[in-house]
Amino acid sequence: MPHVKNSSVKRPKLDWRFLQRFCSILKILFPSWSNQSVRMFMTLLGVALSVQLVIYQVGLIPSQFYEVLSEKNYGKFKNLVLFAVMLILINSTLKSLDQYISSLLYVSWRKSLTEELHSTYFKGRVYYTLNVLCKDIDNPDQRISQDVERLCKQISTMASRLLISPFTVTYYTYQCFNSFVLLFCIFGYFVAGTIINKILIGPIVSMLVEQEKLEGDFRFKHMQIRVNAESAAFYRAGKVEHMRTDRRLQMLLSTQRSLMNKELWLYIGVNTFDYLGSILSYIVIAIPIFAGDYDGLTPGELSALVSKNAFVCIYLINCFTQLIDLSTTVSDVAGYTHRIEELREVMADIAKKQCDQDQYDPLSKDEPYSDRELQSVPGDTAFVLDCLSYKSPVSVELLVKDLTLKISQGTHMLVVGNTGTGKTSLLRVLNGLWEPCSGSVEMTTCFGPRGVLFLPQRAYLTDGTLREQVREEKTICSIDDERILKYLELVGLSNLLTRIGGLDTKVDWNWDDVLSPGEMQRLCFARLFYLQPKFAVLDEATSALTEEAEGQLYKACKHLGMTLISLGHRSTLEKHHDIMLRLCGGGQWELTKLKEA
Ligand SMILES: Nc1ncnc2c1ncn2[C@@H]1O[C@H](COP(=O)(O)OP(=O)(O)OP(=O)(O)O)[C@@H](O)[C@H]1O
Repeated sequence: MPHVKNSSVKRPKLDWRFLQRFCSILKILFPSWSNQSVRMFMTLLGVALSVQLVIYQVGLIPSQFYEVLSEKNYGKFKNLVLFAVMLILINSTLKSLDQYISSLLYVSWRKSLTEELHSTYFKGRVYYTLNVLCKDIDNPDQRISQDVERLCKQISTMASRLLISPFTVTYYTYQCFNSFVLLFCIFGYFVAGTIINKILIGPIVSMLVEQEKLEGDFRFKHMQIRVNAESAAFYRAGKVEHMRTDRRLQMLLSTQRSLMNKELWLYIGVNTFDYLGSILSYIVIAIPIFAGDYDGLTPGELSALVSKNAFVCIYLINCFTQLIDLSTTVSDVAGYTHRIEELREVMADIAKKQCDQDQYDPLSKDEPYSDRELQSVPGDTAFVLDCLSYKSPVSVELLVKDLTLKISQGTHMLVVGNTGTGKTSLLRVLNGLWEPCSGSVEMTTCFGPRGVLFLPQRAYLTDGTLREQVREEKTICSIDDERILKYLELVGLSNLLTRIGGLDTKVDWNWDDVLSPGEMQRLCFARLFYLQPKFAVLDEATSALTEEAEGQLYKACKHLGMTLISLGHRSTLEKHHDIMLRLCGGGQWELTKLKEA
């Protein structure tokens, strides 16, 4: 979803903040020493070290070939060939194992990180606040799905190289230790490479974050079209949507192009260091030769020695070059780390705020149907409103001012008012989705079957079978089936059951796409009848039905002992209620009796 950019937000960079954020992601990837990821990581370390040992042996083979060939020793030559083939086989097996473990780590990390994000995202009403009210963060869905996937992929690809580098650098440094000049050259080369690449990565990180935001916006546009395909088709909106979607694509592509321009300099840096590295290795080998250190050796011995030294120097330079090569991966990792940690930080803030709120008002907790709630159902009141004032999040004008009211069992209440006067907003405040500006609202019963249940304006259907639309748990029992079938019949949806072929038939469609608005509303009533709360809050829940059907459903609700709090524009609703709350706009309201008690 496109969001307003907060100018006070720090631009993401490769800095101390990144390190802190990366460390907190590492804590999720490796939660404890006994964790599976740690075991896999250690195995990867073992495999990567073994690969290095084998590579060292393979690296020494050319110098041995020089020796046996200059001696013309056929027996030794044959053994050396066999040894070389065996090493190559071991090497290829170990390298494949290395790739395989890296892939397994990627899956395991993705699971841990996504589940961690889900645990806060779905906690209480965090997902609502984040998607509807919070303007600090763009595209949370994309951060959870795509950014996490890419971050884990990038970390897993660089894991083994990064993991092994301290060992290889130490070992090959030790091997090169006989020449101080040589070591100085090699380390100087690495330090210079790191500094230059750090400077080149700087602007890339923030641009990558921006690119991912635009990527999310582009995907959101397509999702919007997918969800509203029918409405758009009725308006013949293809042309205008085409233009708008292309506009988002252009914005994304132009940012991608700028990112690539910046990456070009990084690639130039990385490639220059790659090739400089290979020349540096010859320079480094040439120093002792020109200094006359090897003057006393025969040509055969000299070639063997040069070959051995060359391999050690080249390999040390190669270790450093590989680390510098990781610059492009590091810039990606930094970008994704910032995006994911930003999301975690904002979600943690929202969750903490909601948790404090819920402590103050425990019954507003978003844990439907728990035992605690089923036992702790108090008297016959659902809500107590005391001098309640509220407004919409983006406005300063109060929708309702000083509303004092008690919603009790047996007194059915109708809320009416012009469009935008704050009827649904009242329900948002009652449900704890919005905070009141002043006064208080107390939910004195629980949320769920024995307490209050809300039927929102847009019917809420989830994925899954017909049974799962009516009840949350999947468990099947015959008494349950009878009840579900009875209520489906009561709401007039027996034909839907026949059409689908059973309560548990797996459907591969989206319920919102195939059911008519009336059918969706009826299905929500079937759920309501099944759960049988004491209080049902209905927000234009029968707007897509005939007055006759509306009457039948209201009668059924009352028959099942529910107290109704309804919102609606239809005058036919009045006869089903005892009192009427009219919201008049500008904070004004009036409460009237519809029936004498
Ligand atoms: N998420 C939101 N962010 C900002 N403003 C909002 C949000 N949701 C609703 N509003 C605004 O709050 C005001 C009251 O909205 P509400 O949905 O309560 O109206 P309503 O009385 O239920 O209208 P209707 O009869 O059309 O359903 C409207 O002006 C609306 O634009």
